[in-house]
Amino acid sequence: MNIAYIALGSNISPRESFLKDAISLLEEHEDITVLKKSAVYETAPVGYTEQNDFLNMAIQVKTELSPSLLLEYCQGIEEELGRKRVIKWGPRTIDLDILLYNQERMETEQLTIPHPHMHERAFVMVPLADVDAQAYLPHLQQTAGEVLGLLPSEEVRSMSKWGRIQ
Ligand SMILES: Nc1ncnc2c1ncn2[C@@H]1O[C@H](COP(=O)(O)OP(=O)(O)OP(=O)(O)O)[C@@H](O)[C@H]1O
Ligand SMILES: Nc1nc2c(c(=O)[nH]1)N=C(CO)CN2
Repeated sequence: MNIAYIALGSNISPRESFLKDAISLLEEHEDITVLKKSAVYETAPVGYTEQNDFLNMAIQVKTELSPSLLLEYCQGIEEELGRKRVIKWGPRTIDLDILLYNQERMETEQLTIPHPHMHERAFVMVPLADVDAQAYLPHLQQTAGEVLGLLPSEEVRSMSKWGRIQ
């Protein structure tokens, strides 16, 4: 049994449905169980800023899939939900990023775990700490709660709680 954390983001309408549908598709896989879901947050776009606000959340899953099979399944969901890669960091129906997989560290051409940018992004760290403040980032030797505490407070305060997905 493996524990992984996945970040979800959407900024193309209907954002909430894309999050819901992605979670349903994850739950459909017999080797994935969604254990916990964070609240959903509305967040200003980071990076490429000329785009709509995102809904972001994070989930904790239990899985029998390897990291690469989990990534493949997540990419299949992105495809099924109509994600088009047009602009780097641009608008998307759904984005699924694997943040953590057990305490493992790996780097291949397709997959870096822990996710290389996670600790810099309030839109990732706030939902992750909500799901599990004790989640451990092995590359930083800190918990999600500790890493969140190091992010600029204006950025963290700008995240507004939008609701929950049942
Ligand atoms: N931990 C990871 N989770 C998801 N994808 C990853 C991860 N590590 C590497 N990748 C690779 O990143 C590639 C680009 O992913 P994607 O298009 O979702 O990037 P992005 O969401 O626009 O940017 P970012 O990676 O900065 O969040 C994917 O094809 C995948 O192979
Ligand atoms: N607020 C917010 N900004 C982003 C997001 C995201 O999910 N939320 N994803 C990006 C590329 O992964 C780039 N910028």
